Amino acid sequence: MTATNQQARYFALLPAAGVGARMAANGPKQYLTVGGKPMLRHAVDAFRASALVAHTYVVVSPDDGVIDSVLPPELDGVTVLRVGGATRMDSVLNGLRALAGQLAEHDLVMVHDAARPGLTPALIAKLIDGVGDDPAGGLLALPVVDTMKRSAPGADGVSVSAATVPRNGLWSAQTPQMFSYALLLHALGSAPDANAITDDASAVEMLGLSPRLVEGHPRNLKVTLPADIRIAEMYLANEEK
Ligand SMILES: Nc1ccn([C@@H]2O[C@H](COP(=O)(O)OP(=O)(O)OP(=O)(O)O)[C@@H](O)[C@H]2O)c(=O)n1
Ligand SMILES: C[C@](O)(CO)[C@H](O)COP(=O)(O)O
Repeated sequence: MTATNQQARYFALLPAAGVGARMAANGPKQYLTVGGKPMLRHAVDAFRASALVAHTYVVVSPDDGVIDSVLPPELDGVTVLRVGGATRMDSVLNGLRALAGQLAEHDLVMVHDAARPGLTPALIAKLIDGVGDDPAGGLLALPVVDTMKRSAPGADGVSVSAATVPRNGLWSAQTPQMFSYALLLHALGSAPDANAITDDASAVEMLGLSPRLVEGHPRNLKVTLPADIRIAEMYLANEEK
């Protein structure tokens, strides 16, 4: 279906071209078996199960030799884009650019970490409902519940608390982060410093927009460190509606 001025459609874009250095596994963490299947398959299947999502795109490294066994070419509702880049932002931007002419400017793109296997169709629907037609877009996030400390180097190389950061108003960003195709392409394409862009919303904020914060769920954690796998599997064993 070509890009026309039809009603906005919803698409998923999953950056899955990382190496998982902090996981220190013997391969990229998105392919580790979590909850009985490769990690990235959980989020892909959540988008495929959502009646609101038109299609899912997964961005992997050009030399990825695993994806075809995890997402076989005949799997419906999903397309693999072999355009992963050096950073998460590069992978997302390359994926968006690869979709030129297939998505309309007003189509909504939900960027979701392949490393967040706990996503559910209900959370997808909650984000879509929470953002509505806000042109600034929005993201799933959780209000911070712990006290935040800003560290400083102490004696003997230890970290010490230099200050307590006021907790009120602090949220921990999750994904999906949802924006119109045109806005996200422009925001990431014009970001002044790729290293300052650790999530998609920060690029949109640099344009002066304020994306909506929609409360997510702890099950939607990003699997980053080895200890995160058991936590993710606990949630995956208990599908929340
Ligand atoms: N060059 C990159 C880096 C990351 N990602 C993706 O962005 C998501 C979030 O990134 P992160 O959790 O940091 O994954 P890694 O970069 O693989 O982990 P690490 O930083 O520990 O290497 C992951 O799904 C990862 O695959 C990507 O598509 N391209
Ligand atoms: C996008 C993100 O998951 C929001 O919290 C986070 O910024 C990704 O960071 P990472 O270092 O690329 O895992």
